[in-house]
Amino acid sequence: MSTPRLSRRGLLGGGVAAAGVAGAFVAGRASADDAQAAVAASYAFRGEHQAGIVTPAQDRLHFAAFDLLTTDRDEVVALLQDWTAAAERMTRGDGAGEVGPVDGDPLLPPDDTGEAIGLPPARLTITFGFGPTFFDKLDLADRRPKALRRLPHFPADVLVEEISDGDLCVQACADDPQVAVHAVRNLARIAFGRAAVRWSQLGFGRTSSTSTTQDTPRNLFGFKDGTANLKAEQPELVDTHVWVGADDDPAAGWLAGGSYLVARRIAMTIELWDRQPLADQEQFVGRTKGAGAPLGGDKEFDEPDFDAVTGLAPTIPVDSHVRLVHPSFHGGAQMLRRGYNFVDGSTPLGALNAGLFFIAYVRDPDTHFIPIQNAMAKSDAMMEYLKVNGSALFVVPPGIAAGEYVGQSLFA
Ligand SMILES: C=CC1=C(C)c2cc3[nH]c(cc4nc(cc5[nH]c(cc1n2)c(C)c5CCC(=O)O)C(CCC(=O)O)=C4C)c(C)c3C=C
Ligand SMILES: [Fe+2]
Repeated sequence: MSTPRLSRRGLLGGGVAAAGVAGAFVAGRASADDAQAAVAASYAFRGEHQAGIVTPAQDRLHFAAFDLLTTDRDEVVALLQDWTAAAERMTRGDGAGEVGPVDGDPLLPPDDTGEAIGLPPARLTITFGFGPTFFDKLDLADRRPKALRRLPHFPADVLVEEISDGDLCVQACADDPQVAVHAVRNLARIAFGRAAVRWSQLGFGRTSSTSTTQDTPRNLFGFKDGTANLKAEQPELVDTHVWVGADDDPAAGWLAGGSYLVARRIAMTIELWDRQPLADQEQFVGRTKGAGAPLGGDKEFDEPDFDAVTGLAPTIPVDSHVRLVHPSFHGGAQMLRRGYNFVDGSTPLGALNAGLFFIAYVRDPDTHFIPIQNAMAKSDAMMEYLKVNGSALFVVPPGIAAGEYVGQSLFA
Protein backbone atom coordinates (compact mmCIF):
# COMPACT_ATOMS: atom_id res chain seq x y z
CA MET A 1 0.00 0.00 0.00
CA SER A 2 1.42 3.42 -0.91
CA THR A 3 1.44 6.05 1.82
CA PRO A 4 -0.20 9.37 0.99
CA ARG A 5 2.18 12.30 0.81
CA LEU A 6 1.21 15.89 1.51
CA SER A 7 0.96 17.88 -1.69
CA ARG A 8 -0.40 21.21 -2.85
CA ARG A 9 -2.14 22.13 -6.03
CA GLY A 10 0.29 24.34 -7.92
CA LEU A 11 -2.41 26.36 -9.63
CA LEU A 12 -3.33 29.96 -9.02
CA GLY A 13 -2.57 29.80 -5.33
CA GLY A 14 -4.30 26.44 -4.92
CA GLY A 15 -1.62 25.59 -2.39
CA VAL A 16 -2.34 28.82 -0.60
CA ALA A 17 -6.02 27.95 -0.51
CA ALA A 18 -5.28 24.57 1.00
CA ALA A 19 -2.95 26.03 3.60
CA GLY A 20 -5.48 28.76 4.34
CA VAL A 21 -8.23 26.30 5.07
CA ALA A 22 -5.88 24.23 7.19
CA GLY A 23 -4.99 27.42 9.05
CA ALA A 24 -8.66 27.98 9.78
CA PHE A 25 -8.66 24.67 11.65
CA VAL A 26 -5.69 25.51 13.86
CA ALA A 27 -7.90 26.45 16.78
CA GLY A 28 -10.37 23.68 15.93
CA ARG A 29 -10.66 20.00 16.76
CA ALA A 30 -7.90 17.49 15.99
CA SER A 31 -10.31 15.54 13.77
CA ALA A 32 -10.79 18.61 11.59
CA ASP A 33 -7.01 18.83 11.17
CA ASP A 34 -6.93 15.15 10.28
CA ALA A 35 -9.71 15.58 7.74
CA GLN A 36 -7.93 18.52 6.14
CA ALA A 37 -4.62 16.63 6.02
CA ALA A 38 -6.38 13.72 4.34
CA VAL A 39 -7.87 15.97 1.65
CA ALA A 40 -4.50 17.64 1.06
CA ALA A 41 -2.77 14.26 0.69
CA SER A 42 -1.99 12.55 -2.59
CA TYR A 43 -1.07 9.04 -3.71
CA ALA A 44 1.78 8.16 -6.04
CA PHE A 45 0.53 7.59 -9.58
CA ARG A 46 3.39 5.25 -10.58
CA GLY A 47 4.24 1.94 -8.96
CA GLU A 48 4.20 -1.82 -9.33
CA HIS A 49 0.40 -1.88 -9.54
CA GLN A 50 -2.00 0.85 -10.64
CA ALA A 51 -3.24 3.08 -7.83
CA GLY A 52 -6.94 2.89 -6.95
CA ILE A 53 -7.11 -0.84 -6.29
CA VAL A 54 -5.65 -1.63 -2.86
CA THR A 55 -5.44 2.09 -2.12
CA PRO A 56 -7.74 2.81 0.86
CA ALA A 57 -11.10 3.48 -0.80
CA GLN A 58 -11.83 7.21 -1.09
CA ASP A 59 -15.28 8.71 -0.49
CA ARG A 60 -16.24 9.51 -4.09
CA LEU A 61 -16.18 7.91 -7.51
CA HIS A 62 -16.50 9.00 -11.10
CA PHE A 63 -16.26 5.96 -13.36
CA ALA A 64 -16.37 6.29 -17.16
CA ALA A 65 -16.32 3.80 -20.00
CA PHE A 66 -15.08 5.00 -23.39
CA ASP A 67 -15.50 3.81 -26.97
CA LEU A 68 -12.56 4.13 -29.32
CA LEU A 69 -13.15 6.37 -32.35
CA THR A 70 -10.04 5.08 -34.12
CA THR A 71 -8.59 1.67 -34.91
CA ASP A 72 -5.11 3.09 -35.50
CA ARG A 73 -2.72 1.63 -32.89
CA ASP A 74 -0.35 4.61 -33.03
CA GLU A 75 -3.20 6.99 -32.31
CA VAL A 76 -4.32 4.87 -29.36
CA VAL A 77 -0.77 4.70 -27.98
CA ALA A 78 -0.60 8.51 -28.27
CA LEU A 79 -3.90 8.75 -26.37
CA LEU A 80 -2.57 6.49 -23.59
CA GLN A 81 0.59 8.61 -23.41
CA ASP A 82 -1.47 11.80 -23.16
CA TRP A 83 -3.76 10.24 -20.54
CA THR A 84 -0.76 9.06 -18.50
CA ALA A 85 0.80 12.53 -18.42
CA ALA A 86 -2.49 14.22 -17.50
CA ALA A 87 -3.40 11.60 -14.87
CA GLU A 88 -0.01 11.89 -13.19
CA ARG A 89 -0.34 15.66 -13.02
CA MET A 90 -3.92 15.62 -11.69
CA THR A 91 -3.10 12.93 -9.11
CA ARG A 92 -0.50 15.18 -7.50
CA GLY A 93 -2.94 18.10 -7.53
CA ASP A 94 -1.78 19.94 -10.64
CA GLY A 95 -3.82 20.85 -13.70
CA ALA A 96 -4.34 18.39 -16.54
CA GLY A 97 -1.94 20.27 -18.84
CA GLU A 98 1.42 21.99 -18.42
CA VAL A 99 0.10 25.51 -18.95
CA GLY A 100 -3.02 25.51 -16.81
CA PRO A 101 -6.58 26.79 -17.06
CA VAL A 102 -5.92 30.55 -17.24
CA ASP A 103 -2.29 31.17 -18.28
CA GLY A 104 -2.41 30.04 -21.89
CA ASP A 105 -2.93 31.78 -25.21
CA PRO A 106 -6.35 33.50 -24.96
CA LEU A 107 -7.03 32.48 -28.56
CA LEU A 108 -6.75 28.76 -27.71
CA PRO A 109 -8.84 26.50 -25.46
CA PRO A 110 -7.09 26.04 -22.08
CA ASP A 111 -5.30 22.72 -21.39
CA ASP A 112 -7.25 22.37 -18.11
CA THR A 113 -10.93 23.08 -17.60
CA GLY A 114 -10.47 25.05 -14.36
CA GLU A 115 -13.07 23.70 -11.93
CA ALA A 116 -10.37 22.24 -9.69
CA ILE A 117 -8.50 25.55 -9.26
CA GLY A 118 -7.74 25.88 -5.57
CA LEU A 119 -8.72 22.33 -4.70
CA PRO A 120 -6.18 19.98 -3.06
CA PRO A 121 -5.41 16.55 -4.58
CA ALA A 122 -8.06 14.93 -2.35
CA ARG A 123 -6.26 11.54 -2.58
CA LEU A 124 -7.22 11.25 -6.25
CA THR A 125 -6.40 7.96 -7.96
CA ILE A 126 -6.99 7.28 -11.65
CA THR A 127 -7.10 3.65 -12.75
CA PHE A 128 -7.26 2.63 -16.43
CA GLY A 129 -8.67 -0.54 -18.01
CA PHE A 130 -9.21 -2.14 -21.43
CA GLY A 131 -12.41 -3.97 -22.45
CA PRO A 132 -12.67 -7.02 -24.73
CA THR A 133 -13.59 -4.88 -27.75
CA PHE A 134 -10.36 -2.87 -27.36
CA PHE A 135 -8.48 -5.96 -28.53
CA ASP A 136 -10.86 -6.57 -31.46
CA LYS A 137 -10.70 -3.00 -32.72
CA LEU A 138 -6.90 -2.80 -32.53
CA ASP A 139 -6.37 -6.25 -34.05
CA LEU A 140 -4.71 -7.49 -30.85
CA ALA A 141 -6.66 -10.75 -30.51
CA ASP A 142 -3.43 -12.73 -30.03
CA ARG A 143 -2.61 -10.70 -26.91
CA ARG A 144 -6.11 -10.69 -25.43
CA PRO A 145 -6.20 -12.15 -21.88
CA LYS A 146 -8.04 -15.49 -21.83
CA ALA A 147 -10.81 -14.49 -19.44
CA LEU A 148 -11.48 -11.12 -21.08
CA ARG A 149 -14.81 -11.47 -22.83
CA ARG A 150 -18.24 -9.91 -22.39
CA LEU A 151 -19.65 -11.07 -19.04
CA PRO A 152 -22.41 -13.68 -19.47
CA HIS A 153 -26.03 -12.74 -19.03
CA PHE A 154 -26.85 -13.74 -15.44
CA PRO A 155 -30.36 -14.58 -14.19
CA ALA A 156 -32.13 -11.35 -13.18
CA ASP A 157 -29.87 -9.15 -15.34
CA VAL A 158 -31.92 -6.53 -17.19
CA LEU A 159 -29.02 -4.99 -19.01
CA VAL A 160 -29.17 -1.68 -20.82
CA GLU A 161 -26.65 -1.70 -23.66
CA GLU A 162 -25.94 2.02 -23.38
CA ILE A 163 -24.66 1.62 -19.80
CA SER A 164 -22.77 -1.64 -20.33
CA ASP A 165 -19.35 -2.64 -21.70
CA GLY A 166 -16.85 -0.27 -23.36
CA ASP A 167 -13.42 -0.32 -25.04
CA LEU A 168 -11.65 1.51 -22.21
CA CYS A 169 -12.47 2.53 -18.67
CA VAL A 170 -11.30 5.13 -16.21
CA GLN A 171 -11.99 4.84 -12.49
CA ALA A 172 -11.37 8.17 -10.73
CA CYS A 173 -11.68 8.09 -6.93
CA ALA A 174 -11.14 11.04 -4.59
CA ASP A 175 -12.34 12.49 -1.34
CA ASP A 176 -13.82 15.47 -3.21
CA PRO A 177 -16.41 14.76 -5.94
CA GLN A 178 -15.30 17.80 -7.94
CA VAL A 179 -11.74 16.47 -8.09
CA ALA A 180 -12.96 13.09 -9.40
CA VAL A 181 -15.26 14.71 -11.98
CA HIS A 182 -12.53 17.11 -13.05
CA ALA A 183 -10.24 14.15 -13.74
CA VAL A 184 -12.73 12.27 -15.92
CA ARG A 185 -13.85 15.44 -17.70
CA ASN A 186 -10.29 16.37 -18.63
CA LEU A 187 -9.43 12.84 -19.77
CA ALA A 188 -12.56 12.92 -21.98
CA ARG A 189 -11.51 16.31 -23.36
CA ILE A 190 -8.00 15.04 -24.10
CA ALA A 191 -9.48 11.99 -25.87
CA PHE A 192 -11.44 14.15 -28.33
CA GLY A 193 -11.50 12.52 -31.78
CA ARG A 194 -9.82 9.33 -30.48
CA ALA A 195 -12.26 8.05 -27.83
CA ALA A 196 -15.63 9.21 -26.51
CA VAL A 197 -17.49 8.60 -23.26
CA ARG A 198 -19.91 5.67 -23.68
CA TRP A 199 -21.37 5.84 -20.16
CA SER A 200 -20.34 7.10 -16.76
CA GLN A 201 -21.38 6.68 -13.16
CA LEU A 202 -20.99 8.89 -10.09
CA GLY A 203 -20.76 7.25 -6.68
CA PHE A 204 -20.67 8.37 -3.05
CA GLY A 205 -20.26 6.70 0.33
CA ARG A 206 -17.84 3.90 -0.55
CA THR A 207 -19.41 0.50 0.13
CA SER A 208 -16.16 -1.22 0.99
CA SER A 209 -13.12 -0.72 3.09
CA THR A 210 -9.91 -1.84 1.43
CA SER A 211 -7.68 -1.15 4.43
CA THR A 212 -7.82 -2.09 8.11
CA THR A 213 -7.26 1.61 8.84
CA GLN A 214 -10.79 2.35 7.60
CA ASP A 215 -14.16 1.95 9.32
CA THR A 216 -16.62 -0.29 7.54
CA PRO A 217 -19.11 1.92 5.66
CA ARG A 218 -22.79 1.16 4.99
CA ASN A 219 -24.69 0.53 1.78
CA LEU A 220 -28.17 1.90 1.00
CA PHE A 221 -29.85 -1.13 2.64
CA GLY A 222 -28.30 0.28 5.83
CA PHE A 223 -25.91 -2.67 6.35
CA LYS A 224 -22.17 -2.57 6.95
CA ASP A 225 -20.51 -3.47 3.66
CA GLY A 226 -16.88 -4.43 3.28
CA THR A 227 -16.35 -6.29 6.56
CA ALA A 228 -14.95 -9.46 4.98
CA ASN A 229 -13.34 -7.66 2.05
CA LEU A 230 -9.71 -8.24 1.07
CA LYS A 231 -7.56 -5.55 2.65
CA ALA A 232 -4.30 -3.88 1.62
CA GLU A 233 -2.72 -5.21 4.81
CA GLN A 234 -3.14 -8.80 3.50
CA PRO A 235 -0.54 -8.72 0.70
CA GLU A 236 -0.36 -12.51 0.37
CA LEU A 237 -4.10 -12.82 -0.10
CA VAL A 238 -4.07 -9.88 -2.52
CA ASP A 239 -1.29 -11.60 -4.49
CA THR A 240 -3.30 -14.80 -4.60
CA HIS A 241 -6.69 -13.34 -5.47
CA VAL A 242 -6.21 -9.95 -7.15
CA TRP A 243 -2.99 -9.66 -9.20
CA VAL A 244 -2.58 -11.63 -12.41
CA GLY A 245 0.54 -13.79 -12.16
CA ALA A 246 3.34 -13.93 -14.74
CA ASP A 247 2.44 -17.53 -15.64
CA ASP A 248 -1.35 -17.24 -15.52
CA ASP A 249 -1.84 -16.73 -19.21
CA PRO A 250 0.72 -17.49 -21.96
CA ALA A 251 -0.92 -15.02 -24.38
CA ALA A 252 -1.02 -12.23 -21.86
CA GLY A 253 2.24 -12.18 -19.93
CA TRP A 254 2.01 -8.41 -20.42
CA LEU A 255 -0.85 -8.37 -17.84
CA ALA A 256 1.30 -9.69 -14.95
CA GLY A 257 0.80 -7.39 -11.98
CA GLY A 258 -2.51 -6.21 -13.39
CA SER A 259 -6.01 -7.41 -12.59
CA TYR A 260 -9.54 -7.80 -13.94
CA LEU A 261 -12.13 -5.15 -13.07
CA VAL A 262 -15.79 -6.20 -12.87
CA ALA A 263 -18.34 -3.36 -12.90
CA ARG A 264 -22.06 -3.94 -12.25
CA ARG A 265 -24.64 -1.18 -11.88
CA ILE A 266 -27.10 -2.70 -9.42
CA ALA A 267 -30.38 -0.84 -8.87
CA MET A 268 -31.81 -1.39 -5.38
CA THR A 269 -35.56 -1.09 -4.74
CA ILE A 270 -34.97 0.60 -1.44
CA GLU A 271 -38.62 1.59 -0.89
CA LEU A 272 -39.65 -2.10 -0.95
CA TRP A 273 -36.68 -3.04 1.25
CA ASP A 274 -37.61 -0.37 3.79
CA ARG A 275 -41.00 -2.06 4.28
CA GLN A 276 -39.40 -5.38 5.31
CA PRO A 277 -39.11 -6.21 9.03
CA LEU A 278 -35.65 -5.84 10.53
CA ALA A 279 -35.41 -9.56 11.28
CA ASP A 280 -36.16 -10.40 7.62
CA GLN A 281 -33.58 -7.91 6.35
CA GLU A 282 -30.99 -9.57 8.60
CA GLN A 283 -31.99 -13.03 7.35
CA PHE A 284 -31.59 -11.87 3.72
CA VAL A 285 -28.08 -10.56 4.39
CA GLY A 286 -27.01 -13.14 6.98
CA ARG A 287 -25.59 -10.47 9.30
CA THR A 288 -27.04 -8.14 11.95
CA LYS A 289 -27.87 -4.63 10.85
CA GLY A 290 -26.38 -2.88 13.88
CA ALA A 291 -23.01 -4.49 14.55
CA GLY A 292 -22.67 -6.23 11.19
CA ALA A 293 -21.98 -9.51 13.04
CA PRO A 294 -22.70 -12.81 11.27
CA LEU A 295 -26.03 -14.24 12.53
CA GLY A 296 -25.30 -16.28 15.65
CA GLY A 297 -22.21 -14.15 16.37
CA ASP A 298 -21.71 -10.98 18.43
CA LYS A 299 -19.12 -8.84 16.78
CA GLU A 300 -18.49 -7.56 13.26
CA PHE A 301 -15.34 -9.56 12.62
CA ASP A 302 -16.56 -12.85 14.14
CA GLU A 303 -16.24 -15.72 11.66
CA PRO A 304 -19.62 -16.90 10.31
CA ASP A 305 -20.56 -20.39 11.51
CA PHE A 306 -22.44 -21.99 8.63
CA ASP A 307 -23.01 -25.23 10.60
CA ALA A 308 -24.86 -23.51 13.44
CA VAL A 309 -28.58 -24.21 13.69
CA THR A 310 -31.37 -22.35 15.43
CA GLY A 311 -34.23 -24.76 16.06
CA LEU A 312 -34.23 -26.91 12.95
CA ALA A 313 -32.96 -24.27 10.52
CA PRO A 314 -29.43 -23.02 9.79
CA THR A 315 -28.74 -19.86 11.80
CA ILE A 316 -27.31 -18.26 8.65
CA PRO A 317 -30.05 -19.08 6.11
CA VAL A 318 -29.19 -21.09 3.00
CA ASP A 319 -30.46 -18.24 0.79
CA SER A 320 -28.67 -15.46 2.69
CA HIS A 321 -26.21 -13.28 0.78
CA VAL A 322 -23.14 -13.88 2.91
CA ARG A 323 -23.57 -17.65 2.78
CA LEU A 324 -24.03 -17.81 -1.00
CA VAL A 325 -21.00 -15.66 -1.81
CA HIS A 326 -18.70 -16.92 0.95
CA PRO A 327 -15.28 -18.20 -0.23
CA SER A 328 -15.79 -21.53 1.57
CA PHE A 329 -18.49 -22.40 -1.02
CA HIS A 330 -16.39 -21.19 -3.99
CA GLY A 331 -13.08 -23.02 -3.71
CA GLY A 332 -11.66 -20.28 -1.47
CA ALA A 333 -12.04 -17.55 -4.15
CA GLN A 334 -11.99 -14.02 -2.76
CA MET A 335 -12.40 -10.64 -4.45
CA LEU A 336 -11.39 -7.10 -3.64
CA ARG A 337 -14.63 -5.12 -3.64
CA ARG A 338 -14.47 -1.36 -4.24
CA GLY A 339 -18.05 -0.28 -4.92
CA TYR A 340 -19.99 2.92 -4.25
CA ASN A 341 -23.58 3.92 -3.49
CA PHE A 342 -25.42 5.96 -6.09
CA VAL A 343 -28.68 7.92 -6.28
CA ASP A 344 -29.31 9.15 -9.82
CA GLY A 345 -32.40 11.26 -9.17
CA SER A 346 -35.79 9.60 -9.01
CA THR A 347 -38.20 7.67 -11.20
CA PRO A 348 -41.44 9.15 -12.63
CA LEU A 349 -43.25 7.16 -9.91
CA GLY A 350 -41.36 8.95 -7.16
CA ALA A 351 -38.98 6.14 -6.18
CA LEU A 352 -35.30 6.96 -5.73
CA ASN A 353 -33.17 5.74 -8.61
CA ALA A 354 -30.70 4.27 -6.16
CA GLY A 355 -28.30 1.38 -5.93
CA LEU A 356 -24.79 0.12 -5.61
CA PHE A 357 -22.20 0.50 -8.33
CA PHE A 358 -20.37 -2.75 -7.67
CA ILE A 359 -16.70 -2.84 -8.58
CA ALA A 360 -14.49 -5.85 -7.87
CA TYR A 361 -10.87 -6.58 -8.74
CA VAL A 362 -10.03 -10.24 -9.30
CA ARG A 363 -7.18 -12.33 -10.65
CA ASP A 364 -9.50 -14.37 -12.88
CA PRO A 365 -13.24 -13.67 -13.34
CA ASP A 366 -13.86 -17.28 -14.44
CA THR A 367 -12.98 -18.53 -10.96
CA HIS A 368 -13.35 -15.43 -8.78
CA PHE A 369 -16.51 -13.74 -10.02
CA ILE A 370 -18.75 -15.62 -12.49
CA PRO A 371 -19.55 -18.66 -10.26
CA ILE A 372 -20.18 -16.38 -7.28
CA GLN A 373 -22.44 -14.08 -9.28
CA ASN A 374 -24.31 -17.12 -10.61
CA ALA A 375 -24.92 -18.47 -7.11
CA MET A 376 -26.15 -15.07 -6.01
CA ALA A 377 -28.40 -14.53 -9.04
CA LYS A 378 -30.00 -17.98 -8.71
CA SER A 379 -30.59 -18.27 -4.97
CA ASP A 380 -29.95 -15.06 -3.02
CA ALA A 381 -32.98 -13.76 -1.08
CA MET A 382 -31.61 -10.23 -1.53
CA MET A 383 -32.07 -10.52 -5.32
CA GLU A 384 -35.76 -9.68 -4.97
CA TYR A 385 -34.64 -6.14 -4.18
CA LEU A 386 -31.93 -5.87 -6.87
CA LYS A 387 -31.91 -5.30 -10.62
CA VAL A 388 -28.64 -5.27 -12.53
CA ASN A 389 -28.87 -2.88 -15.46
CA GLY A 390 -25.22 -2.19 -16.28
CA SER A 391 -22.37 -4.68 -16.63
CA ALA A 392 -18.80 -4.59 -17.88
CA LEU A 393 -15.49 -6.41 -17.66
CA PHE A 394 -12.08 -4.82 -18.21
CA VAL A 395 -8.46 -5.77 -17.70
CA VAL A 396 -6.40 -3.33 -15.70
CA PRO A 397 -2.78 -3.23 -16.89
CA PRO A 398 0.01 -3.41 -14.32
CA GLY A 399 1.46 -0.34 -12.64
CA ILE A 400 3.26 2.34 -14.59
CA ALA A 401 7.04 2.66 -14.11
CA ALA A 402 8.95 5.93 -14.49
CA GLY A 403 8.97 7.05 -18.13
CA GLU A 404 6.27 4.55 -19.15
CA TYR A 405 2.67 5.06 -20.22
CA VAL A 406 -0.30 3.01 -19.03
CA GLY A 407 -0.63 -0.29 -20.89
CA GLN A 408 2.84 -0.02 -22.46
CA SER A 409 3.60 -3.71 -21.90
CA LEU A 410 0.69 -4.62 -24.21
CA PHE A 411 2.21 -2.72 -27.12
CA ALA A 412 5.83 -3.71 -26.47
C1 LIG B 1 -20.89 -11.44 -7.14
C2 LIG B 1 -20.39 -10.72 -6.19
C3 LIG B 1 -21.18 -9.82 -5.31
C4 LIG B 1 -22.17 -8.92 -5.64
C5 LIG B 1 -22.71 -8.60 -7.02
C6 LIG B 1 -22.60 -8.32 -4.43
C7 LIG B 1 -23.61 -7.38 -4.33
C8 LIG B 1 -24.09 -6.83 -3.13
N1 LIG B 1 -23.65 -7.09 -1.85
C9 LIG B 1 -24.38 -6.35 -0.94
C10 LIG B 1 -24.23 -6.36 0.45
C11 LIG B 1 -23.28 -7.09 1.19
N2 LIG B 1 -22.32 -7.93 0.68
C12 LIG B 1 -21.59 -8.48 1.69
C13 LIG B 1 -20.54 -9.37 1.57
C14 LIG B 1 -20.07 -9.90 0.38
N3 LIG B 1 -20.55 -9.70 -0.88
C15 LIG B 1 -19.82 -10.38 -1.82
C16 LIG B 1 -20.03 -10.45 -3.18
C17 LIG B 1 -20.98 -9.75 -3.90
N4 LIG B 1 -21.86 -8.83 -3.41
C18 LIG B 1 -18.79 -11.06 -1.09
C19 LIG B 1 -17.74 -11.93 -1.73
C20 LIG B 1 -18.94 -10.76 0.25
C21 LIG B 1 -18.07 -11.25 1.39
C22 LIG B 1 -18.54 -12.57 1.87
C23 LIG B 1 -17.65 -13.11 2.99
O1 LIG B 1 -16.49 -13.42 2.74
O2 LIG B 1 -18.13 -13.19 4.12
C24 LIG B 1 -22.11 -7.96 2.94
C25 LIG B 1 -21.63 -8.34 4.34
C26 LIG B 1 -20.50 -7.49 4.82
C27 LIG B 1 -19.19 -7.74 4.12
O3 LIG B 1 -18.50 -8.70 4.40
O4 LIG B 1 -18.87 -6.96 3.25
C28 LIG B 1 -23.16 -7.11 2.62
C29 LIG B 1 -24.02 -6.32 3.58
C30 LIG B 1 -25.32 -5.60 -1.70
C31 LIG B 1 -26.33 -4.66 -1.08
C32 LIG B 1 -25.14 -5.88 -3.03
C33 LIG B 1 -25.83 -5.37 -4.22
C34 LIG B 1 -26.49 -4.27 -4.29
FE1 LIG C 1 -22.20 -8.48 -1.37
